[in-house]
Amino acid sequence: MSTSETVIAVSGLGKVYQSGFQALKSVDLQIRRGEILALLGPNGAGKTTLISIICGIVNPSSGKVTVDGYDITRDYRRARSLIGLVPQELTNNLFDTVWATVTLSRGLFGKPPNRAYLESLLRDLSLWDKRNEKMMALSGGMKRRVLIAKALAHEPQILFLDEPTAGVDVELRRDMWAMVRTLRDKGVTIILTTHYIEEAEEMADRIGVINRGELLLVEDKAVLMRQLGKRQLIIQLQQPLTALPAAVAGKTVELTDNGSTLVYTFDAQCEQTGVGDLLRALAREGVEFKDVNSSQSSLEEIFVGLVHDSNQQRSRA
Ligand SMILES: Nc1ncnc2c1ncn2[C@@H]1O[C@H](COP(=O)(O)OP(=O)(O)OP(=O)(O)O)[C@@H](O)[C@H]1O
Repeated sequence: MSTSETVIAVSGLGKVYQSGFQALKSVDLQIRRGEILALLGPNGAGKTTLISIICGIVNPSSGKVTVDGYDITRDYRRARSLIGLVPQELTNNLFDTVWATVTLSRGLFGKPPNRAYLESLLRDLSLWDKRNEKMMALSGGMKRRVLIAKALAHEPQILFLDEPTAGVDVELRRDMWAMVRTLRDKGVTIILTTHYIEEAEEMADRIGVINRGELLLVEDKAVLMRQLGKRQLIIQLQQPLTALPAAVAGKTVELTDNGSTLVYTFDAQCEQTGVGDLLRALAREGVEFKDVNSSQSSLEEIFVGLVHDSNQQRSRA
């Protein structure tokens, strides 16, 4: 399967809510078939608005979205039938049983009944034993599992997960990620929003960062980390220093740990990292090392840096 084929095309998408609040500003985004795309952003960035528009729950104010070629406004039914959405909030009828909830959901999308498929779905989500329980009798975690089953009941090609692991326990979180991987292996395209950067780092093929209604970037996870990641050289000293040695003045070196560690931050992309020069300069000054390690900045640091920069640019404008 080609991973570069676009399955969802978003162009110039804008949203102004009735209150006059502009939640999205001309977003362009191409989602590739079969990928896991993580949308990261702080609270109120516009992540839910973006996915709600693609899923046909919120009307766009401007721009265009197609899902597998179908326009989400003109060909609403066809576009929507390709999508499963696991929303942030519980939306089930509490008086229905688990089984009724999933069969109804499948039927709503015009799919013929398929007991075997729904049974395997409920088994995968550890819900089979609960199939005859009413929704109101389930724990919060179980209700979440039902939301996932409901989203998958019509065998969608694309699955949206809106903050799927916010407030869920470790077990459900693990199950959820296992399920996401299995679905990806079956060719399902997965878009998830999250505040948990570690999750994006672990799961996603590509990462989009949204801030204040703008998509700041979409990039392959590995490329993002390589391009924006700073590396650090951590030098533990034999003897603590009271001040930075003159030979390293003007370099991006800091003295930490009560003077017992020097940290040199450099651009991992650069051909000339300056590591050799730095170590030679220190040696010339008679500074002895106990240990030297290097580390790569985490996605979290990259993300915080990006959002910080974009907020600063805005306040200057
Ligand atoms: N129906 C609405 N009417 C007016 N403003 C809204 C409406 N829904 C969302 N907003 C505003 O739009 C902005 C984006 O909200 P959205 O829910 O898309 O953000 P988010 O990135 O998903 O945030 P979170 O991570 O907190 O879920 C917020 O400032 C929110 O208050």
